[in-house]
Amino acid sequence: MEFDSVFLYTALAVGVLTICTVLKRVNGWFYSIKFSSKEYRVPPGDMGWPFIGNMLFFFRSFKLGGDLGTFISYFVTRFGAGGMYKSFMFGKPSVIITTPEIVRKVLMDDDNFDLGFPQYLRDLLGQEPTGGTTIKEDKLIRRLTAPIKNHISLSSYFDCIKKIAKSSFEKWADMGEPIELFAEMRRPAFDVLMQVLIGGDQVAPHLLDMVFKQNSYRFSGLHSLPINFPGFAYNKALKARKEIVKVYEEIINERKAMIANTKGEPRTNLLDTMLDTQDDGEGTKLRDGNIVKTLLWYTFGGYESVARVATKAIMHLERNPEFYQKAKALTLAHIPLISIIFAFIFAFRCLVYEEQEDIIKRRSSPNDGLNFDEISQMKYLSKVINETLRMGSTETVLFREANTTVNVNGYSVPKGWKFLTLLGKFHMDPNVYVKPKEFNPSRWDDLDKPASFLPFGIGPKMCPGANLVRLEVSVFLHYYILYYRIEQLSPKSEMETCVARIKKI
Ligand code: HEM
Repeated sequence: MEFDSVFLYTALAVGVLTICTVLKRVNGWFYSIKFSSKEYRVPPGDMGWPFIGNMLFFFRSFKLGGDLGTFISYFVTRFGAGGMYKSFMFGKPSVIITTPEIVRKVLMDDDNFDLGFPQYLRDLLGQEPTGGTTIKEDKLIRRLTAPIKNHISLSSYFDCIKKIAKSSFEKWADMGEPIELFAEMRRPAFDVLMQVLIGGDQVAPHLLDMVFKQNSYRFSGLHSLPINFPGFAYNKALKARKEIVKVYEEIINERKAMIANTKGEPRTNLLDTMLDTQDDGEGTKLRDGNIVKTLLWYTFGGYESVARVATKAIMHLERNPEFYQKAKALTLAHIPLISIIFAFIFAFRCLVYEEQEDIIKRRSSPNDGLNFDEISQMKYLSKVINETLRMGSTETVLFREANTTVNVNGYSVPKGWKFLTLLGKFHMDPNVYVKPKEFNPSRWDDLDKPASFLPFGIGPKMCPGANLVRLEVSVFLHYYILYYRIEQLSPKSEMETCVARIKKI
């Protein structure tokens, strides 16, 4: 009897193991047979389980290290350091790319690769107009929204950013109550975006409030399972997107009348610029649906990310107290010997505060406020921002999809396969960033734009808001560093859930 049960359990275990082993390989066999023709040569790798591929492993790796280190090193250790690994991710056969040279090649190639977001994400991000977007329309949109990248346009938004940053800190300090820093920071970042995107000051406040509220459901949907069924966050997010579309359509209709009456006048926001040139005179007409789609994309990418970087930069500075607390004591102490010793020990830490003080000292009148040219003098602050971007984008995945059979690095990858770039692989590389998990802005003294530092991507689809982000975050940090401090209620909480009191100093 005893022998029977041992036999039974052993047989069961062997059976389960065999089924698992077969199942684990079945996806790989399926795709090997499907793409066995000589036309293709896919890189080595592991296609994971049927249907879910490597997604469980991918999410587990997120939980473990937050930088996908385990996930990537599995492929590199098992399949060599070639830099391209086949996998099955987000419901599609995919290639994970891990060397900067290959990533750059793929991201710069707009002819052979489309944006490869999974469909459930694409539905959240935008809404394709009937008939889709033609290549010409896409190019026209990029041309019309390009001003957001340039110096002159950015300078025209500067006063608005300053006003919003100053009044936000004043409001939070006056409240005296603890606030959820990241959640609060989202509103001023949203207000800046609205000004740039649609001329927020010309829009009824209740419409802006509506977009802000509905968009927060859109973000919740991003972090939930894509189940489009009433009661689920994803379903609510899709409904929220529809509500935002209605608001934008209303604003577009109102604005069209204004545009018609002010032909030839300079346009100061992206919506007016797009409406002004709906017909480029060379055969390309930008339909309203495409303008709405563009607004939806910008609304998704253009403020929550900024608020996150501003919050994290503040938290990094606070959690490295020697960073500028001592710097402040140092500048106030004015004791030469101590200053010399401290300056030696805390040289890089002093820089962030001193730099801001120096900027004020150089002003011709003490009543002068921050001006646009001073931003380019904030060299150390820009390293703080780089370091925050580096540490904050470790979870970012850039998606592309081959729109034809593509030849990359000696491989021939079939049309429809996704190409995934995991920024964590680059931004946490100890060969480039010594002790990568440490916040150390001074590392940027010796780093001259590493080829693998891509927080905003690269190529034609690179983030158009990159310069705006740097400007906006610099203005916020300028006011914070000089005039405010935070008192954290639970100093060990996650940065994004930190509750703190803002104090004026
Ligand atoms: C810290 C803040 C931000 C980060 C880290 C960030 C990062 C990125 C990244 C990595 C991409 C994808 C590039 C690719 O797929 O190759 C992207 C795309 C995009 N971003 Fe940002 N972004 C930020 C802020 C902004 C802001 C402020 C705006 C708008 C004002 C913006 C608008 C967009 C748009 C419209 C796209 C899509 C571009 C396209 O497909 O052509 N982003 N961003």
